[in-house]
Amino acid sequence: MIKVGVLALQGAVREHMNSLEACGVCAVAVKQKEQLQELDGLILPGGESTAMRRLIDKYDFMDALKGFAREGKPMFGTCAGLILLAKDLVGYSEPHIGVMDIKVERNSFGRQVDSFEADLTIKDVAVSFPAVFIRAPHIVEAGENVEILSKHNGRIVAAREGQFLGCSFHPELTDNHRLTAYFVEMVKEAKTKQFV
Ligand SMILES: NC(=O)CC[C@H](N)C(=O)O
Repeated sequence: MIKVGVLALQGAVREHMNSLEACGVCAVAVKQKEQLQELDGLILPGGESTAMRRLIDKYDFMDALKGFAREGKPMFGTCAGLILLAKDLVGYSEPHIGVMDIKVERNSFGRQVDSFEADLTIKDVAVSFPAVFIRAPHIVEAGENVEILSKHNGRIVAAREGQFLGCSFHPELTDNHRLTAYFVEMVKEAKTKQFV
């Protein structure tokens, strides 16, 4: 059975696990770096990227996360998780994990709209997807191999680059599991390729 982890240092972990289980895969709350070895894919949840980074360093996760990416295993970053994946961050000289060829700006929908919901069209996923944005980042620039999956008011809010998937919003907070299911398909494809 496919096993997908959710980095469980901080943020919306349980909701992602429920969504993965609804997609018929085994969901693992990842609290120790050794657990990554047994996984086929990993979700980096929303929460607060600075706090999450501090915990990644405290529990010595960074090299293991970069190694996971190097092995070609799929990673899905949502909201703060998108910030962790980005190679470039507006206003920062260094990225966090820094594996996806995108430039991301934090808290970029303005303080006056801390959170909102929008119906999005997401390529290959849904024509009307209920997206919950909470102090959300957005993708300012995307490299040539990045496929833009969705925009909201002209801003890129979901994208894929090969094994990496990222979105600005929280797909786990409603009972629409289609974006999680899309990621699960990426994980299944990557796993099949390992054995051919
Ligand atoms: N809901 C979220 O994950 C918000 C992300 C948060 N604004 C950050 O910069 O980390």
